[in-house]
Amino acid sequence: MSEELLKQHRDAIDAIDVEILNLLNSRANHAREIGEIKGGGIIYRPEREAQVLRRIQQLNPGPLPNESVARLFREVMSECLALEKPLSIAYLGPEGTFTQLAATKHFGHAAHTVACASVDEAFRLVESRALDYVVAPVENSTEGAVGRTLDLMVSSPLRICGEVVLRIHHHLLRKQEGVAGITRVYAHAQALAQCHEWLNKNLPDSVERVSVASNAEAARLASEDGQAAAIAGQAAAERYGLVKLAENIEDEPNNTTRFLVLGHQQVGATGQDKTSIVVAAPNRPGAVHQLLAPVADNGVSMTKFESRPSRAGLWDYVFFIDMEGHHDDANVATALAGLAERTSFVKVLGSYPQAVL
Ligand SMILES: O=C(O)C(=O)C[C@]1(C(=O)O)C=C[C@@H](O)C=C1
Repeated sequence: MSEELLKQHRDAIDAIDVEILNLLNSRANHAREIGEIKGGGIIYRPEREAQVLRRIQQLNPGPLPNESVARLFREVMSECLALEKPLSIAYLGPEGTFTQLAATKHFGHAAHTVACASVDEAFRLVESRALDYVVAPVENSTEGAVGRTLDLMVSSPLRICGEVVLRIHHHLLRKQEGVAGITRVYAHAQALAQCHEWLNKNLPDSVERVSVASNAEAARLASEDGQAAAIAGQAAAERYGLVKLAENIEDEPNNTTRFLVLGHQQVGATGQDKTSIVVAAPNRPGAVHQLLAPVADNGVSMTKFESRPSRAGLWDYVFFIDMEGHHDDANVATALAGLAERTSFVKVLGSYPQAVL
C-alpha cells in the first residue's frame, strides 16, 4: 500500500467534502426561500420531488448506481423540506413495521413518523389535520389486497399523493443465538403465509405458530420471551435488539408490498403518473365490461383491478382501478368522463407520480 497515494486521495476527498457541504447548504438556503414564497401553503410537492429524483438518475455519470444517487438525493430533499416545515407521517405501528420503513423510504429520515394503533386511527389523525400524511399498505405480491386500506379510501376525503414499493425480506429473529429450545414463533398472519414453506422445512412441527397484529409486535414479544422466535424485518430486529438466526426466509423471492401516501392535496402531472379510482358497477351480466370500455377506447393502460364487497348490499361490489397517466392527461380525462356516464358512483382517489425509488 502506498501511503503517499492514499494521502493524496484522502486530501482530494477532504477538499470535495467542503465543496459538497457548501453546495448542500446553498441548496438548503434556496429551499428555505421557496418555503417563504409558499407562505402557509402546501410545502411537500410530490410532483417536484419525483422530477428531481428522475432527473438526477438521468444525469448520473456513475460510478455510483442510479439507485444510490436517488437515495442520497431523497435524503437531501428530506432535510431541505424539514427546513421549510417538518412533516409528520402517520403509520400503523408499533415502531419497526414495514409501513414505517416505507414512510422513511418515501419521505426520508427528516420526516417525523408517528406510530398509530390502527390504519383507521392513522387516517383519522390526518383527516383532522393533526398529522400531515398517512402511509398505508394496499397490496402484497404474494398475499393480495389489504382490504381495510381499500375500504377506508372509499369514504375518506384524503387523496392519494404517492406510492411506495418495498421489497419485503423476512428474517427469523431471537433474543439469543441458536434455534435450540424454541417452542413458538410469533409473526403477522401475512408473514406466516409468506414464509410457510421455509417454516415447514426448517422448524419442527412442535413449534407453535402464533399470529400477532404486526411484525414489530412479533419482534417485541420475542424480545421478552427466551423460548420464542419472531418473523420480522430488519427494522424490527434493530428496534428490539434481536439476533438474526436466518435471513430472507420468504418463500417468494420477489415478495413486494405496495403502500400509498395520502394527504389533503391534489398533485400535478409529471409525465409518469398513475390514477387510482373506485367505481360501482350494477350487478348484471356484462356490466363491468361495459363500464371499462372508455378506458380501453382511450388507450389507457390499467395496472390494477380489484373488487371488494361494497357493504351497501349483498353481492354488490365496488372496483378499485389503477391506470397509467394523470387525470389532467387528455386520454385519462376522457376515459374518466366516459366512466362517469356509465355508473352511479365513481370517485377519483388521486393522481400521483409513479414510485421512483
Ligand atoms: O421545489 C420546492 O417546492 C421545494 O420546496 C424544494 C424541494 C427540494 O428540496 O428540492 C423540497 C420539498 C418539496 O417537496 C420539493 C422540493
